Amino acid sequence: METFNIKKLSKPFNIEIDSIASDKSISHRCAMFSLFSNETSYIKNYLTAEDTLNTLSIVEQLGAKITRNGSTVEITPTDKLTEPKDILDCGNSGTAMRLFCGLLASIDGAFTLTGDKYLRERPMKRVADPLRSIGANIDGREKGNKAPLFIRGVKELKPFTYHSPVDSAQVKSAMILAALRANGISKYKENELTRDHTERMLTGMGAKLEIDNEGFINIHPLEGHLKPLNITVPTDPSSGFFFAVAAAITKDSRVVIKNVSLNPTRIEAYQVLKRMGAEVNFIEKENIYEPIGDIEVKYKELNGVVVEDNISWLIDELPALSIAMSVANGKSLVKNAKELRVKESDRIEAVVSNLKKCGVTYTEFEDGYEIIGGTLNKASIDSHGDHRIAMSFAIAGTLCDMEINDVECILTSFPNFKEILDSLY
Ligand SMILES: O=C(O)C1=C[C@@H](OP(=O)(O)O)[C@@H](O)[C@H](O)C1
Ligand SMILES: C=C(OP(=O)(O)O)C(=O)O
Repeated sequence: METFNIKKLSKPFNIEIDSIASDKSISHRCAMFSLFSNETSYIKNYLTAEDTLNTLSIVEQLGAKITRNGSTVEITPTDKLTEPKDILDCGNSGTAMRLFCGLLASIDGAFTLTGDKYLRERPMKRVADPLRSIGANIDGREKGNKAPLFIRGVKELKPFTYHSPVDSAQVKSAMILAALRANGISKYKENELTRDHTERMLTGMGAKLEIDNEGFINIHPLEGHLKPLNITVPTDPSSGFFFAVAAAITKDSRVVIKNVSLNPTRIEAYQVLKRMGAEVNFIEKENIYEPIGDIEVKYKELNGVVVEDNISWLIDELPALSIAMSVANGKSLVKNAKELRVKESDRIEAVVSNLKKCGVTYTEFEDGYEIIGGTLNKASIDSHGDHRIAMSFAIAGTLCDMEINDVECILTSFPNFKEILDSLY
């Protein structure tokens, strides 16, 4: 198990970063959605991290021809997806497993989806149940709730009207992918909008998706193929956020995160940092499926904050925000974030147990935590095998030294994280 020994920063930093990891959500979708075309898709800045490379391998196992040169990827689909000769390994990625369930449910063949020990403990019922109700053939451990999952593709899925009890872009995307091959118009609704890359990208490729006046997304089945993708994947705002927090907690520091997605469903954590008192500026430069530009974050003394709305817009950034909350003036509260318990780790438990080691005062709730701001002390951190926990506490180390154990998980989303962190010194 690899360990990072992070040292306290001895001086402020002022840095523009253009090498932060590419967007993970968009990269997964590029690989998968290219299968809906009959022409080659061209993708620049594909995220070359474990999660998204696994997705690319699965797409290859399904018969697509992949040419990769670093982060430039060309994907040429076959006429008909082929039944793979082996299991499909999603590694650590919930996004891959859940979206592939929807994509494969109506493909002729047998498919086994599995993953690492963390993914095999995450709930899959949320996609398996609604997919089964429209005719999909999906089973797995614990009555079909846990991977390995076994799918036997059916000829036709029924169109559906589904109001999801869980606000999840992965569930929404799985159902949209299934609906593209149903035999009529399907309708999907969520209580609060979750990240909408799937809707934006598929619409851009020519799929017919529209929102009706009751808030249902109406998904029309495909009539033939979609246009191929020609896309440069923007920087991942969730990966950039670690350095936003670093700047916000380090006196006199500034960071600019370049060419990042400014999709409103992805930048809510930056808005929270702004509400806490940091100076945050969004500079929109272009719009390719979604707004893209730079985010500048400058240190200012931080104050406590309540985070209880738009939770799905900042769910992945809550561990990093907990570091900012720990050094802010006064109390901070995170509520309505029960979903944190079913991520790569139980992120509520992982955050508070590590904050406890750092001497931070907190109260744990089923759906969040309260943190009393003060100082962070050096500790030996357990990443729980979760990339976001490892990187969040590595950022805390810039204030007080920190030992972070079991850091290999960082490779799932942000392979050059440590290199960029080292460049702040
Ligand atoms: O669709 C996606 O790309 C993602 C959706 C979110 O998960 P949920 O759908 O479980 O909320 C998020 O936490 C995950 O990192 C990526
Ligand atoms: C939750 C995450 O990803 P996934 O659900 O795809 O494993 C994440 O990257 O924080």
